[in-house]
Amino acid sequence: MITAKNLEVRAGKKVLLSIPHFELQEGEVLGIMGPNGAGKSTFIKALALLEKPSQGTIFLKGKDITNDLTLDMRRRFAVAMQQPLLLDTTVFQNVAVGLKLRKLPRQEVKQKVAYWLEKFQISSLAKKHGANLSGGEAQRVNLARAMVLEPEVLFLDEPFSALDFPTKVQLLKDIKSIIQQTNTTTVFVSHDLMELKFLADTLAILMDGDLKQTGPTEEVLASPNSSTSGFINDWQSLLN
Ligand SMILES: Nc1ncnc2c1ncn2[C@@H]1O[C@H](COP(=O)(O)OP(=O)(O)OP(=O)(O)O)[C@@H](O)[C@H]1O
Repeated sequence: MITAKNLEVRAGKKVLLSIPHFELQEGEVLGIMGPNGAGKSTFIKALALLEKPSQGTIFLKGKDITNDLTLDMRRRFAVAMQQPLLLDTTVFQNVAVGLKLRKLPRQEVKQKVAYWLEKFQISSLAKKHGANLSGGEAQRVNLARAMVLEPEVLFLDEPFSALDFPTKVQLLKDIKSIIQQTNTTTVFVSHDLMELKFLADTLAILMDGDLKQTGPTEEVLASPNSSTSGFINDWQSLLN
């Protein structure tokens, strides 16, 4: 689905990201884990075309999209961050806004929004104001707003990290089932190995701006390499 070659992102002289090769398969759910400041958010922003790389090429289904900053291209991706940043309006309007910008007929907007509110079990909140939601409700609205656009790739940057445990567990189960049902290719950044084990088919360990190990989640966790073993074993020691 996405291939990146010699991807480099700099801020001035500082290299934030330097990834020689990256591939994401269609339908894959990739988890990205790594220490603070490793470049995870920078990587997601570069792949989602929200941050222009200083070097390298990004391909979507074989087509070079590195410099394609058109709305049409950006609309093929959806990004949900840790902080939902909802608009100052109702839940319904928050989920509808992207469809309205795409000038979909009113009836279609209504149907699609109703469908996704139902999927995320927030239909009863439709008329509630975005500012009056709990953290878990707001994140459900955020995810519904992303999924209503039927993205080809969904990027999730720590969407569950601010939620309490029961809220997180329920939302993880719901998003997993939605991703599976829709076969949505997903890149998911998290600091939480439990979340990653539950959601991600494949795991990439990003450290110092580079992918140090990538593979099926259970394999990476069972056989960390010399670069990742310290980081992974620290995590495993807490869970075992
Ligand atoms: N615009 C910028 N200018 C300069 N440095 C930046 C910029 N954006 C990010 N950085 C630096 O780049 C590095 C990677 O940041 P990034 O936010 O991608 O890391 P991260 O792995 O997502 O971190 P965290 O786990 O803390 O969210 C950090 O050292 C950060 O301070």
